[in-house]
Amino acid sequence: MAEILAVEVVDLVKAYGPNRAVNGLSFTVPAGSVTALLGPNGAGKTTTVEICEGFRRADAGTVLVLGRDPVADAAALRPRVGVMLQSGGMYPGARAGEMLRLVAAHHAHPLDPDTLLERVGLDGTAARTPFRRLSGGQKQLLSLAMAIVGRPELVFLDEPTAGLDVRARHATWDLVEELRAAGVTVVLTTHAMDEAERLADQVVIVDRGAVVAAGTPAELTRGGADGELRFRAPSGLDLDQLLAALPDGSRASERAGGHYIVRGTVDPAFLAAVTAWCAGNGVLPTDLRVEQRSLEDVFVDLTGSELAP
Ligand SMILES: Nc1ncnc2c1ncn2[C@@H]1O[C@H](COP(=O)(O)OP(=O)(O)OP(=O)(O)O)[C@@H](O)[C@H]1O
Repeated sequence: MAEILAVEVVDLVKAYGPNRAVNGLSFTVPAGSVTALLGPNGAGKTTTVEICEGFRRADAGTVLVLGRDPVADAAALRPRVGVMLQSGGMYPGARAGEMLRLVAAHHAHPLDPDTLLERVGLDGTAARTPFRRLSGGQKQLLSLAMAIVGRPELVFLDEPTAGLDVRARHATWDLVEELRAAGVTVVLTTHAMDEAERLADQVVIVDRGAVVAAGTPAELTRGGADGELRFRAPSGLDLDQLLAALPDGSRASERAGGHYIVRGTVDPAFLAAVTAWCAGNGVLPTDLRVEQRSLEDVFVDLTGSELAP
């Protein structure tokens, strides 16, 4: 059976003057999944999401959200799609609780606003605080609550945890996991590797306006000469001889004090070959550790940039 797509973006282009912020970007989001758009600052993530939300028009390419055009079919999509903005869309003088109740009142079967406020830690005083006086983190949590109070089928979350403290971050992650468990499709943007790794079924790495890789976190970190094995042993092992016992493309080095690093496609056979070579040479490796490539390593390889903190 064909996979049902909640979002389909094909060859999307959006330029601001001479700057092609989005430059031929394509990805799909299966219904019911959590997809993370991951990329360095200025990669085009927000622009892409805002086009999907119907807030900006594409210069070229096609975007389908729940099978519809986000601009032409905006009215039909509004009750079905939740949107968490990086900023804006609020009445500065309105209280947090009032804002959420107002949004809930526009939906046919909303979640209970008071319960939701409690879930995101905005009950009590915070609920009675005018929006402009909320802290940055509280504003974000309110914006998240407003995005999901209408029980949408699809939610766009633009950097939902940027600037949040650990507790609020975990509360947000729990909510996203609950949304997924309820069958809601979630598209989020993030710089945070651990967030993408923990939440996303699919990670789309975006750089300079285009997709440079996409897949599950496991698919992205698999493959290639991409792991390392570390151990300690007496100094002066014959590493050329060790490499001769390993697949082509493997590398080995010794750091001060008999710390060895062997890089290659680290699979069970690779580990067995290293330990067999050690056994054959009367070497007992200690502190033997296998380190697989992290999503962060993949990201740095592909984009040449470190992630923003
Ligand atoms: N309204 C605008 N006018 C002009 N340039 C813009 C506008 N909005 C975004 N840009 C530019 O488009 C590029 C992509 O920006 P965008 O906000 O989509 O990136 P991003 O990946 O979301 O970045 P970040 O992670 O920093 O939020 C940047 O170079 C940005 O300066």
